[in-house]
Amino acid sequence: MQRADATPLFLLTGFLGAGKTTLLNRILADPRFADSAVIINEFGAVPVDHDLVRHGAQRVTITASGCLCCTVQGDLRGALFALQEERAKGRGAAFSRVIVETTGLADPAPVVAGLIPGTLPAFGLRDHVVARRFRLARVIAAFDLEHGAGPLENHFECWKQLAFADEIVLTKGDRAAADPWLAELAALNPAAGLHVAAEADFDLAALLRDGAYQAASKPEDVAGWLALEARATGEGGALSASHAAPPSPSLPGDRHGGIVSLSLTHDGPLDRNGFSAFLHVLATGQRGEMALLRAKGIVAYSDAPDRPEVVHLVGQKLCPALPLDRWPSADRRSRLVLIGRALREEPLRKLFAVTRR
Ligand SMILES: Nc1nc2c(ncn2[C@@H]2O[C@H](COP(=O)(O)OP(=O)(O)OP(=O)(O)O)[C@@H](O)[C@H]2O)c(=O)[nH]1
Repeated sequence: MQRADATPLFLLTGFLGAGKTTLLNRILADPRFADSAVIINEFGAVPVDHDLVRHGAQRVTITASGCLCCTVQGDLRGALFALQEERAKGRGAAFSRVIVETTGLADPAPVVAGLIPGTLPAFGLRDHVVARRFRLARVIAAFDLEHGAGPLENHFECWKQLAFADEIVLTKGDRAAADPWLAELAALNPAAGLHVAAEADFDLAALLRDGAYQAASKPEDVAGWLALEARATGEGGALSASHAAPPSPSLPGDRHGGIVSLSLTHDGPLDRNGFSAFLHVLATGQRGEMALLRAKGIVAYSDAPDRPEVVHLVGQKLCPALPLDRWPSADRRSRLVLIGRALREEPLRKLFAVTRR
């Protein structure tokens, strides 16, 4: 039985590069939401997302463990339990809400199912404590106005993320108009609130209103997807638990259609021109089966080894690099995570090697 004072949990989802971390940083920079604990789902052999979140009194990172939707029984409940344990012992900063950022490929169904009481069973004391102490309040989905058409046409996860949402935040309104999308998103999920992040009246408080997630108000498919998760778990976890602990940074093919991640690292700085050429090849050199969906990383160049830059590729579009005035953590490796289909590891590693100095 859930406690009346259960801590509200906000699930922040949205397709690869849609602007989840940017939105999260905006939330955490707002003093009204400083008392937030954050769980970031990261996959890939090297941590990157962790260093891209720049504020927050408290933070928990799930690293290198695969996508949240594939490991929800373990990782999310485990992370929430750890938060609760720390709180019970009076350790760490106090928090009155939890924000969970999923990967861009996360299927929201198992994640939501794992957080709604009575949908997936508790598998022990840990799950029981989590179910009593945390309450799924709202699902917030970021939708990229600039690149939205591709994900919507090609990736079912994108549809599902939007269908489960209570609030849809239309991002990159400074680069593309929202109007052409409003009717389509309203048809997809009529009950969701639509917010354009670039507009002056956009208020984060509207996203983070307390509440209790109501699957019944969502498009009819949502109930079916949740029922499927419950059935699969009851039948031995065929969907959720079959790849509960992915042994490699590759995402499980059955949920993610063969999309994999590839991590590239170098202990020292890179050659600026060489790396720029490498990014150009990534953005333009998609051949045959290979399709790069996302790249992100932190790299330093030999002409400024102490001032790294954050680099992003969304689809085939290179975003402006964000210079940092120092390394965000003790990890000073130049590192890049690539996410895509049929990534050709050996040629990519060889090409990356050319960027080293
Ligand atoms: N121009 C513009 N760029 C944005 C906006 N929101 C995000 N971006 C850029 O889009 C890129 C991806 O943004 P992120 O916030 O990292 O996206 P994400 O959804 O967390 O990406 P994943 O790592 O795939 O989960 C970055 O270069 C951001 O600076 C926006 O509103 N306007």
